[in-house]
Amino acid sequence: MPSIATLPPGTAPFADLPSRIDALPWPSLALDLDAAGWAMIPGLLDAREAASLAACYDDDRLFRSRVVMARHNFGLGEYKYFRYPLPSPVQMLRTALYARLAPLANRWNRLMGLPVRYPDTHADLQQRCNAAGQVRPTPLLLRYGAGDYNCLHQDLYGEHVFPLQVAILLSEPGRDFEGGEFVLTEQRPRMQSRPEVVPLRQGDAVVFAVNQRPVQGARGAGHVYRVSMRHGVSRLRAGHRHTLGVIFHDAT
Ligand SMILES: O=C(O)CCC(=O)C(=O)O
Ligand SMILES: [Fe+2]
Repeated sequence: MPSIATLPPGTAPFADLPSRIDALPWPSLALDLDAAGWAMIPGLLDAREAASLAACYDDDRLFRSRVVMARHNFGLGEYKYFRYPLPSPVQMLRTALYARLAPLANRWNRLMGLPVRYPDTHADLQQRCNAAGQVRPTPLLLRYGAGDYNCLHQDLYGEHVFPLQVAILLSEPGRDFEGGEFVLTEQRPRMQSRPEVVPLRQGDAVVFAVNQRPVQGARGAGHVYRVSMRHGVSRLRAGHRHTLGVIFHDAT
């Protein structure tokens, strides 16, 4: 993967994003996802790209709706869903990441004994969503201030669910905000939930299971069970934090 530091000066932000995504170490990301249900992609965006996406939050022409989390008991803070057509960096991220994650999603479904298989391209997934009335875009920007948090949840928006999603931290912990950690919990059958914190920095992405993931049982090969995952954000103690959420299925 060409590191950001080696790009020629003046390279336009996001210009080589699809090739950067293709060059990621996908086999090792798949191993992380299999082992833990999440994988981190350090430095998917550089600081300039992350900051420019965060700055989009105030441009209401880019969004179809705004959600104030407290009104729904989702937490404190707010987010906005992009409208179609998505800004090109968001569209590139969605398309290029999907192409790499679809084979993994299909493998997970095979392991879990689930019959659904996902098409190779995001355009085809979108067609499937549209046919079921899921026509509204789900990629979103989130904004948190001091005291804000995001309750543990799952981003399910209809019958069709692509089982992996991506979140990219657009702000820098320690500089822009304190607290506000990305948290995942895993609910194993007949066991209490296990929490994990993903130590994201600005521009880092986390790929994670939307609802369920396969876990190899201890009792012999072949026995796979499903664990249920949720994600959220711990309370910010200071500052401001922005995130880009890339969800692949659309909403009713
Ligand atoms: O702000 C975060 O890190 C969490 C965002 C989130 O819930 C999502 O992208 O679905
Ligand atoms: Fe979410």
